[in-house]
Parts: sequence; C-alpha cells; structure tokens
Amino acid sequence: MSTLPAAGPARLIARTVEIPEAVAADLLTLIPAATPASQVCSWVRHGEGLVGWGSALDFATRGSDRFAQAADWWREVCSAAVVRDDLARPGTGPIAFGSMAYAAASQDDSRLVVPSVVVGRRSGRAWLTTATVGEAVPATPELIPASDPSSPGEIAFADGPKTAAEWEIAVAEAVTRITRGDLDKVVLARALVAQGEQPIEPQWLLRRLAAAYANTWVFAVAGLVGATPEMLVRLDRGLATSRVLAGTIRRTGDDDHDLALAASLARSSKDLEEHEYAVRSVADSLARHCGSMNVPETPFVLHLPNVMHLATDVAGAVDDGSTSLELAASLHPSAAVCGTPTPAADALITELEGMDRGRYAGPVGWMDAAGDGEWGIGLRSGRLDEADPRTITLYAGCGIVAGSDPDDEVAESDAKFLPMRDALTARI
Ligand SMILES: C=C(O[C@@H]1C=C(C(=O)O)C=C[C@H]1O)C(=O)O
Repeated sequence: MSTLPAAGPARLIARTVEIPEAVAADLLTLIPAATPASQVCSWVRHGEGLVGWGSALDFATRGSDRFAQAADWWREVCSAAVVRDDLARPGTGPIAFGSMAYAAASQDDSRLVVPSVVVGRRSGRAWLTTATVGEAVPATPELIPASDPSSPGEIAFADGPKTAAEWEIAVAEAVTRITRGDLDKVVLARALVAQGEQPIEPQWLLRRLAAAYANTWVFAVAGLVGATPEMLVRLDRGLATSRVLAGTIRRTGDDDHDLALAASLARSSKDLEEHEYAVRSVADSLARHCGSMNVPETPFVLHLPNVMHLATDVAGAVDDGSTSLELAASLHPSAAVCGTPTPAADALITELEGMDRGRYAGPVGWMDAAGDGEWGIGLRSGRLDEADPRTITLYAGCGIVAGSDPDDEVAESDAKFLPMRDALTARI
C-alpha cells in the first residue's frame, strides 16, 4: 500500500521558499482547478494555514496499529529526505497531510499524503514548498488564482444505513443502556448520502465552508472534506493545545434568543456532564505526555453559525518528545466522539450505528518533519466517493447521556449536517 520501494525509504526532495504574503492572501483559490479530488489538501482557518495539491508520496494503512505505522513511515521519509528550508518554522519543509480512520476495524484506509506543492501562510509570512521523489529539483509552480469551481448542480439527499426514525430508536436504546448503568456516555452518528448532477469538487465545498464557517478549520485530505470546530491536538514547538467540544445547542437565528440559549447551555447539567467526560478523557491522555498542564475548570460557549458548543481549551508542555501524530493517537477516540468508558462506548457504537464511520470522527490534519502539526477531529464532514465523483456521504453524531431526549438528538444531528448541506447546495 505504501509507495515506498521495499529496499528502503523513498528519498523525498523538498524545498521551501518565502513568497510575498499577497500571493497567499486567499489560499483556497490557489488549488488548481484540474487537481484530482483525492489530491486536494487543505487545512485553513481565518485565511491562515496550508493548502496542497499533487502527490509526491502517499501512504495507506489499516488496523489497530495504523497510527504507529503512519508515524514510523513519516519518520523514515523525513530522515532520508533532502530538505532546503529557508524559513524553518512550524509548517515549512516537508509536510504530510493526514486523515486517520475512526476505528481499528474500519475497512477504510488511513492516509498520509505528501503533496507535490504546498502553500502556507501564518503570522504575516507565506511560503511555498515543493516536493518530489527521484527528481533532483522540484519544479516551481506558478501560483495564480484558479477559476471558480463548478457547481455540482441540484443535490438529492438520501438516508444512510439508518433513517432518522431508525436512528432515533438507536438513541433511545443507548439512553436505556446508560440509565441501567452499562456506561456513562456514548456518541452515536448517522449518515446522509448526497448526490449531485455533476461531480462534487472539493474546491467548491472548501470555498463555501470557509466563507460560512470562519471559526472552523476547513479541511480536505484524500477525499474527506469538512469544516471542523474541534482541535484534537496542536503541537507547536513543545506546546500542546486541544479544544474540546461537547454539549450542543442549536441556534435560532435570533441573536437575543441565541444569547439566552448560550446562557442556558452553560448551566445545563446534562450538557455540563457530557462536556466533563470529554474534557477528562483529553486531559488524562495528554497528561501522560506533559510535564505541566492547564485545564480550565469551566467551559466557555463557542458560537458557530449553526450550533453553539460548550468548549474547553486544554494546554500542556510536552516532555516526552511525542510528535503531533503520536499525541493524536493517544487522544483518539476522545469522549467527544466515542463515550465513557471508552471500551463500552466503542462496543455500543458498533452495535447500534450499523455503519463503518470510515475517516469521519478520526484525526485529520497535517504534520511537519519536526513532528509539529495540527490534528482536528474530522467532524462536519463528508467523504467523496472515489468511484462516483457525484456522490458524497455526510456524517453527524451526538453525545448521548442519561438525560438525552432522542427526538432532540435527531434535531441536533440535523443541525450538525448543515455546514455540509449548505456548502453542497448553492444557497450560500
Ligand atoms: C460527533 C459530532 O460532534 C461532537 C459531539 C458534540 C455533542 O454531542 O455535543 C459536540 C461536538 C463534537 O465533539 C459531530 O459533529 O458529528
């Protein structure tokens, strides 16, 4: 599955040069129109981040050791690489974008992609990284805004493996199991299948998601496209940070009413309980790699256009040399996407969801040769169908605790589908 020759690591040649910031002012427009959907890479928020296209190297793996396999592969690639990096900052030099499967048993590959071109922008600096295997000098591409992506036309939506009504029954069953004491929390997800009249271009989705959901990380890696508000872990020169989300309320569109709802969310014992499980799972896992930690006692309310979440930013100083991908491996799956206790929640997800989550709810992001990087949770996302480019499967899930109302959870999952639904239909 790896493109590495059996004889040893492929020799990656990577070169980073500074470019005028104005050239990278709108990163998403730089991705060429003709890029195959599977080779479009993005990690962009508030106009900063990384975009990439083309494929210098591509790694695929499966199973319970998928994180270790991916981390080993990247370490080998970087140790053999020939790098010229004029900036030497997080995100410069060779970059792997990654998208890991949620479950060890998933039939979907976990992927690391090393694009042949990466453009980055951060804190007033911008850069271009080119990467090749086997050719002495990577070609320098022309960086010009691509033409507007074309619309997929009318979109038809169909149920995933379960209808909303069937999923509601699964939620009710989860509440019964929690109430009788089998577990404390489980996150159940459902899927919708969207089909356009024309191919669905990732560039079309990315530009719309970025315009509408400014507070999220707009991502694309190997056909998984979305706008996640949840940062599983960022590692930046030894400092690890994580934004934990759990506990959700839908917005109404009326600002005064939404403020009142935000206040009620911050006091809701059901949501605070759901949130506390998620914070504890992240803080406990991160503490194993950190000398000192900062875990705020009370969450804040994160406002997004479709929903509001209880949010906690956890931070720690990493003292065991772990890379960002290794940290993501030990934080995944957090109780924000799995439940508490993890083994019982995992088993109930397998029993009740009736689907393979694929890379939805798995870590998605990027890493550099030093191991710095950002790994979000692949939420508010969809998976483009490789065989049929007009089709994308959308996913949304909800944390279920003893006080959950199945009917409300269906409405919450509908609200979590909105970013992708709106990006697909041309109304934005
Ligand atoms: C599982 C999802 O979202 C997660 C579940 C949340 C909740 O149940 O309140 C909130 C944020 C995410 O951690 C999703 O968007 O699919």
